[in-house]
Amino acid sequence: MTMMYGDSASLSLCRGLLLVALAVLTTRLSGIYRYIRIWLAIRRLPRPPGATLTQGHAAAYIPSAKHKFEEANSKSVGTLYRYRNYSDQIVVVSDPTLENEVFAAERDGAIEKPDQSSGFKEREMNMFSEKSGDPRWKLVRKGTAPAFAPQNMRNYHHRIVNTVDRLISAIKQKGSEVAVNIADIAQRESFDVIGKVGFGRDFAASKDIDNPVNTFQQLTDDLEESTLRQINPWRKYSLSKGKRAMDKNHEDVQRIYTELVDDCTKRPPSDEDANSIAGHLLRLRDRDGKPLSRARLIEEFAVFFIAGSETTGHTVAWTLWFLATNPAALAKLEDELNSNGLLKTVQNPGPRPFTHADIGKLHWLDCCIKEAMRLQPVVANSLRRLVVRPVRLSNGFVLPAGVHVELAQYSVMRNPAWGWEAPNTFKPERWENPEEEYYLAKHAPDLAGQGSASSAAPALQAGSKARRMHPFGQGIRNCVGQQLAKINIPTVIAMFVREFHLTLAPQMAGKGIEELEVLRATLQPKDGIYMLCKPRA
Ligand code: HEM
Repeated sequence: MTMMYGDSASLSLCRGLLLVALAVLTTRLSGIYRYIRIWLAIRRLPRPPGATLTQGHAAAYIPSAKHKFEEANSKSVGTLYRYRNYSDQIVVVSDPTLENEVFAAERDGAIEKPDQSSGFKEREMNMFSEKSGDPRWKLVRKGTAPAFAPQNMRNYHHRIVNTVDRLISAIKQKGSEVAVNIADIAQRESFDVIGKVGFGRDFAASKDIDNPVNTFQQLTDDLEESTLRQINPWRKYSLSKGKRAMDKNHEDVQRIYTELVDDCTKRPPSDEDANSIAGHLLRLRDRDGKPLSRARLIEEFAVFFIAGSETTGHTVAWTLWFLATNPAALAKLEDELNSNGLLKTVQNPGPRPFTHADIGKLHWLDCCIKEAMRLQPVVANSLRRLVVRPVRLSNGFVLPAGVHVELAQYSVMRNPAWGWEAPNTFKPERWENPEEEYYLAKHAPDLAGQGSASSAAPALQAGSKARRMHPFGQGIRNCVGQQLAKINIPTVIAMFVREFHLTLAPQMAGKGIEELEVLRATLQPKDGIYMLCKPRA
């Protein structure tokens, strides 16, 4: 009897193990089948050298300079090429016409956001990570867009001015002989602006500019760690001290967001803040009348905070660096401010306050910011997408379902193939011509010999225009917060230049942009940008 029980128990165990083994095998086989199917479809595309069996091309580039790897490939390998990151097969698109078609296919649902793990414990999705087909993405996108409406931006503009004024006072207190890290200053400003304009809260990062313990630094480190884990999926298992510190930082960051959400829920935004990002997020209701869950709110708060501050702050820093290293452009900006009564001079020691209406008047400033965003787009990491239905491009190539696509905007905005004159030179005057935004498509659609299984991306005809300048992305997933960035960036720069003679500090002498930059979650200054800020009058 005992033997019989033993036999049947072993038999059940064997059956169980067999079933598990079969399940694992089936998953593996379907993964292998998908890998081969995609490889067969894209194998004719050129690819860069340097791949290894296990890591693919992840071994061939430094993550902190990946934009340069892509830029070099787009010139030497092709403007449509493939590469492999571990087991991900990726097609890189750096032709504005084809990019345009991919964005159009995204609108039609053939291209989606990929599943991107944060690299930390799995958590809720947010507006940035959610698929466009998901009703919650539509709910949040549509529901928060009014927070960035022009009228609303006008109403909140004085909060930006107040933040910059506070920062200027803090810089003046340091004295004109002390080198100021304007990259750090700019981050503090944009962080406080998101706090004040988006959530009705003042984190006062721009008040105590010497305080090294900054909430924004913790958020930035957390984002960077998440990016590193997306590139290297094994990193989350590391036992290194640095990685453990980042796990701890992540817990702290989650606590900060959780406290902010709970605080905003307990003390709902005042009437004045009803149209803030938080105001809109808290009022959202789905079709069943349900509000966003607490976990979802935490994710949404986090994405707005980080997407809004990182990007804007680094754009300000790069623009100021370009101005300080291009005296003629800076002098022209000073003239523009002066002719609008906005520059502090001996003759005009108390210029009128900077207002929202001034933004539209400062055309040269706009050209300088655009040019800085072309050369140093903070979102320099290619935009990643997943093809869910085959997409036929107008050059005849079919993107197969399952392949990842990367839209390499850094490469597009610097490649002479797309008609940029002196693409690596800071030339704000190019933006005097509004047509500079576009590339005139040369090739007509060539659909010959393509299978009927694919759906054609709405193709551009030869002679039609494709956007080649898109630092805020394109299509349905473009930057929802760009209007805030477009009023914040010119306000900080105009107010700084009106107040200070800005010159590079001696320790910056001779350093070129490639020495200064690092690609983390965004393209940012590596060790700061130091300037001497001498009050004008
Ligand atoms: C210089 C400033 C900024 C730049 C260059 C920038 C750039 C971008 C880009 C390129 C995308 C598209 C990413 C993709 O297609 O995968 C994006 C999306 C997004 N941005 Fe910005 N951004 C800036 C400022 C802001 C601000 C101020 C906010 C909010 C306060 C914001 C919030 C977002 C959000 C929530 C998304 C996701 C939109 C969606 O997927 O529907 N950004 N941004």
